[in-house]
Amino acid sequence: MEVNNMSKTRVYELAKELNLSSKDLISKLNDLDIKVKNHMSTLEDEEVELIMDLLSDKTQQTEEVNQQKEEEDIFEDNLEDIEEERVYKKSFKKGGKKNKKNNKKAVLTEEKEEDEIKIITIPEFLTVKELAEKMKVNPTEIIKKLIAKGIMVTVNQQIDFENAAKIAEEYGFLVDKEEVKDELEMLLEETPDDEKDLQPRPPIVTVMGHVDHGKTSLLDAIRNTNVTMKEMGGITQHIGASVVEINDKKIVFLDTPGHEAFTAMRARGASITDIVVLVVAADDGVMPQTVEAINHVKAANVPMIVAINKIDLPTANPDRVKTELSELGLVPEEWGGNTICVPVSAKKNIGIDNLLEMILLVAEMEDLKANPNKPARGTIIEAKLEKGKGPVATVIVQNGTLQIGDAILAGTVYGKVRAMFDDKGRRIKKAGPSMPVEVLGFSEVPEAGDKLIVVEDEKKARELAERRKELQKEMELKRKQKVSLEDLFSQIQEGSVKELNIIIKADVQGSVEALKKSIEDLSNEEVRIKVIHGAVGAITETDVMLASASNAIIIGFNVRPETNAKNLAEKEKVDIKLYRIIYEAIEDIKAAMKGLLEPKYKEVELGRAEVRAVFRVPGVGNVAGCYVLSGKILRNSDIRVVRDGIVVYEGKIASLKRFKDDVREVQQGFECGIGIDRFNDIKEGDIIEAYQMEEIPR
Ligand SMILES: Nc1nc2c(ncn2[C@@H]2O[C@H](COP(=O)(O)OP(=O)(O)OP(=O)(O)O)[C@@H](O)[C@H]2O)c(=O)[nH]1
Repeated sequence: MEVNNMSKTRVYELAKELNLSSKDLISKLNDLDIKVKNHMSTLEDEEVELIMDLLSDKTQQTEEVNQQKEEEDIFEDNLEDIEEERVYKKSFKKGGKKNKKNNKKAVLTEEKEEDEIKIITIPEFLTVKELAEKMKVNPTEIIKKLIAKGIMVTVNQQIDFENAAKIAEEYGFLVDKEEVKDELEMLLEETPDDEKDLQPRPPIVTVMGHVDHGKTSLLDAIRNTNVTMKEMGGITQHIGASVVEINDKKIVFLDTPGHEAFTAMRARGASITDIVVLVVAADDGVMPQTVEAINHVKAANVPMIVAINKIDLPTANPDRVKTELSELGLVPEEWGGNTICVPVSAKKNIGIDNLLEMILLVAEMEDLKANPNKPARGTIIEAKLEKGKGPVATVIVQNGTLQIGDAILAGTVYGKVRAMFDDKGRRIKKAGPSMPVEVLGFSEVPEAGDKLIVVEDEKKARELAERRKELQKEMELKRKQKVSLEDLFSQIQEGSVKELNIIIKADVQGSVEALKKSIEDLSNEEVRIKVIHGAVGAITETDVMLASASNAIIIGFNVRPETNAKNLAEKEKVDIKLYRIIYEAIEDIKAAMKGLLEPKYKEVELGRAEVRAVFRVPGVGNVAGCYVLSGKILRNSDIRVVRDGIVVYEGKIASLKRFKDDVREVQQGFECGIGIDRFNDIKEGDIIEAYQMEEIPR
């Protein structure tokens, strides 16, 4: 899902701009099949443009009708004014200093005087005096207003954007934030290529599938086919990606199979895969990780080809695979759908060429192109420190051509290309679009997922790298929170959330289905709720990565996040909500959509202990011999018992002992005996989580 942060136009605003009543505008919009509820509904930029185009078309037509000419002139002028206004707004957004031209027609100037849209652009910080000048008001008035808000300032002191915006809005201004675009950002923004400069480029392919279905074998078979054909006995050097050639056309395969890597890269904004090959073993069929992979691919909106592998086996049943795929909405082409399925055997080398041809076919349909005649841009897919070589990184060139001697910048690391090697370990001087190359010459080891750009010289590269380091520190401080239930309503209101993506993890499939159905049914005109992935089991790092890449909320039902997943969620600012009752999950989402969710309590984890032995104590029941893994366990804390990521019990501690003594708490690194109130089914390997509910001040 794309989260749209652009400014939104409401129906009544547009109606005002177009000199129409909201009702008229709504009916015109409905004619265009643009569904709007009322005058407060927001419109997409494209929709605004569409209606504007339509109205200006109409204007031209009716212009021919003489008796209406005068009227229409005014209308058209009005549109021109609005267009100017938009250009003006845009130019402001771009940081341009173009002044707004005066309204041409006096008649309109007068008419519009009253409700003219006043726009003001405010930087992150400015002094009261500067704000006053921008609005052409007396600074003391502003100071009074600020004091009323509890902000004591003098005329030469700075206030921040938020406060300045509030004041400006009180004066009836529409506020735009001044975008400070520095050199770095401008460099990062790729100038679009001219169609005539574009040339076809090879597709970049990732192989995914369930464990043991043959991803690695397939990649090996693909590489070997090519090696035997082209350079007998050639040994492929591992650089993270390999290039194969068929019918004189190249295909690039990323060597790390699996959707974890795929989604981790995507969460970092590095979507390099053009096509996914989904491997499904013909003897085993669609398995949980197959489904997971499919959901990851769907969320990324990347075309997919299914390789039905192991067809050499007597137990192979390709039709069953196709049926199972169809049930997931992936109907094979031969059955009238549009999923390409290719039967292969990685082991017996059957169907590999056919698969490669299909990849080329899909690539052709995708019209993959790049401009080889400009400085390179790419993505780091692997990087390490190598003895004798220093930092070494594999880069996939995505546009332009990378050459020896180029000054490069990747994340906070800079350098100069000293040497390059292709996937077969051959020294090369340049690498064009889609090509993977091993690059030597970085100052430090860059991070996988970092974007690489070529800049004018090494000095500039170093400067920019240093500037980035500073920016990164700042960014970390105010890293953007992803969507969360708590602020869902305000995000909907702002128009920044139109589609709420949800990932469901539950203890049993029945709950996944039930939740999915009830949650999706909550969709309304403002937000569409979409469950992008649902599965049984604990919340894993992969789930969090998917949530981060797709701006989704994770809902856990009777399951817990794995420790790593929890840490990652904190880092990635992914909202995880855990429930024990389906109804509560539904009610929470419902309330969140209406802005009625009041987070009254939040859970604070105290500690986690692992059950290492279970003792039967006559008259008492089972007591768990535990080791405190983290934090501490308190005698009076609430606890839950987690088994393989599934919550099996929630309750209280009945007894907490160190050796024979009752204690109030046990710290991390110590052993203890825990008896659980009304729960006897404790097992070795269970995790006891101790927590407290803390009230959140409103
Ligand atoms: N009969 C037969 N066996 C195959 C074929 N492809 C792979 N295998 C076998 O299936 C097993 C798993 O293959 P891998 O290539 O390791 O599968 P993978 O999907 O990469 O597995 P992970 O990396 O563990 O996720 C191995 O024992 C392979 O020899 C095939 O086409 N036919």
